[in-house]
Amino acid sequence: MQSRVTTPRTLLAARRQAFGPGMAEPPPPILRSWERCAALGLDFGQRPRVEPLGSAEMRAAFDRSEALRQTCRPEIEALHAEAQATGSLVILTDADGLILDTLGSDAFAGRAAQVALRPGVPWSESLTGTNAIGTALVERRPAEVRGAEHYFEPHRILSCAAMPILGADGTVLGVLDLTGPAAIHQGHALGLVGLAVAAIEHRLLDTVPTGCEVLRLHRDAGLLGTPREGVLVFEGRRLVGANRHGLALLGLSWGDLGTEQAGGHGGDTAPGPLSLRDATGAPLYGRLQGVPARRRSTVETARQNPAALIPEGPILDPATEKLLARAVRLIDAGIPVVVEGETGTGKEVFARAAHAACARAQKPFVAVNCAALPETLIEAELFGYEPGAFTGAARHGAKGLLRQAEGGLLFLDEIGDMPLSLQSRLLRALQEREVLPVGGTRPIPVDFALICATHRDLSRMVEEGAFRADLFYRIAPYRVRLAPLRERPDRLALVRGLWARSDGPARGVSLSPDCEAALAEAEWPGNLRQLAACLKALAALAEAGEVLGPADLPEGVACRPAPAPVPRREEAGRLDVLAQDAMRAALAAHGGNVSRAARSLGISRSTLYRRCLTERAGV
Ligand SMILES: Nc1ncnc2c1ncn2[C@@H]1O[C@H](COP(=O)(O)OP(=O)(O)OP(=O)(O)O)[C@@H](O)[C@H]1O
Repeated sequence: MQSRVTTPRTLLAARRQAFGPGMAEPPPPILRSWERCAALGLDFGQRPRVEPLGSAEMRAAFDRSEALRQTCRPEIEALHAEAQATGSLVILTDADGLILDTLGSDAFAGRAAQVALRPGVPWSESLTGTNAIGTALVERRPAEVRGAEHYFEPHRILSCAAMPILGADGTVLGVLDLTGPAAIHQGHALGLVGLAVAAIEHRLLDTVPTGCEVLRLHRDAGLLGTPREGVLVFEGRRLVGANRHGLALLGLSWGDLGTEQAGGHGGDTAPGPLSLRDATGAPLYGRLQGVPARRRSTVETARQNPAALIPEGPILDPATEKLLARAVRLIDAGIPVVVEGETGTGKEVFARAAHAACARAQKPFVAVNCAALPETLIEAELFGYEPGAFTGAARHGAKGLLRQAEGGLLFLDEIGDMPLSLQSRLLRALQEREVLPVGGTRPIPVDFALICATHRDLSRMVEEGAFRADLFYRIAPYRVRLAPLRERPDRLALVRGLWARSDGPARGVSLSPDCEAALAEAEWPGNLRQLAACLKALAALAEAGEVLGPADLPEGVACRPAPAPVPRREEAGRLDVLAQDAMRAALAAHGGNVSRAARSLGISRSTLYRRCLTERAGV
């Protein structure tokens, strides 16, 4: 083939001739791509020679990519609305750029098909020239290719934004792309695709191989648990998986996978538990998840291990034990239970304990987080769907979570977040004890016990019309309230109990009594989850045999001022001893942070140093 391209300059000149001299010089990634295409001898004036796959090959490619398609479905559905509004298409390809699915504007799909932008056609750079999908694959990074930046002339009608989807080991699994007409400026396309890919990659790290631990990190504690958190997977001390945010936060690259990293997070920054710092030295918040990592955001079936969250069983005070025993009797009698409490108070742990103790213990425990399912998908996820019920549906249909819980216990977490439109369907399913899959005509009988959980005040929601009264009365004949940590009188016992379950004791690491007290007194807005995660991290980051004191506690743990210790009898009344005790207590309560302790006492840092720290150092 005679190439009409020798260098990117030739192509730019040709494009300027066609589109006017005002055409700006393309950004470096496009020039690099043009260079590669030219080196391959592709002729930019011709139609690219791409052959769509035959139906058997296509079926095989679909089967190979079924897991990827399922994983990406929620984000593709969510982008679908955007694609329709902007007259564009959401495109998923496999790791070779073969288009698997397109979803979006029918009108644009027709135009796109004229340039072979449709399922079954490979859009790799070597075949199809510069284009966002192929170029993102070659560069392993997000790519945007607009209009005349495409290598082949016919593609100039397109404006594309694409990002590779990376697995936990850094391998490319596929590409997500948003493509629209070049004439319409798709300003947010790459941003939207980036958010969707971050969510997909984050979800891929929900399921962690047995024997691994997961460290979740962010500079902002409030963003832990979101797709923007950094995730690092360790097998012992070896880093075996990550997402891009996790690597970026610690200044690592995919090449660091397989190397030992523990103790090296953030380089050799200040030692001490949770003194995690990012590559720039900024402090990081983190939480360490045990083995296997828990899948919080969507659905979890714990058929083999009903007590998966707490392998040793939950720590329950006598009052909660009684509540649990009552809940089990109700469940065995076919009566639903609602568990209320702030985040992290152990609602799911309670539900799992109830399942483990009830007559259905050998049958599935299916947990559904109603708040984490996109509204567009929740109906199909819960009730299942028939084959071909909607665009993007799995070929064989889906059973739905209600039916997956058959014989066992369905745990509907964050039931207060269930859209009103679905509440009536759920009520019907509970009353009739049968479900009608989306697109189906024949109801299917179901049998499961039900526990719902919420951090909201359901009765107030009913008064305000935000929750259906009839569903409320159906699901909440018995309500259990789990107290937040700050209200629990057994905080110290909880600290000890949770510490005993960490790796600390096995490695000879212990907590000093002051440290235990500071932990019990600290504020834990994330309740037991936050306390348990903090203890695990303390244990993981301490040296073997270390005794941890209040100064080893993370800065992020905001402490309530600990009550000043009662002065010894012979010293009572001596004002300076009382003052020193108060200073020590404040220091302990603020994890050794002098500025904060001084501020809480209303004295200067220098006074605190002089009166307390110099004495501590033996000066
Ligand atoms: N009784 C308990 N014993 C030991 N650990 C507990 C207990 N309750 C909670 N935890 C710890 O707290 C974590 C969070 O518990 P759980 O997921 O049940 O909270 P939740 O109230 O359902 O939270 P959310 O409202 O955010 O879903 C558990 O993974 C466990 O580490």
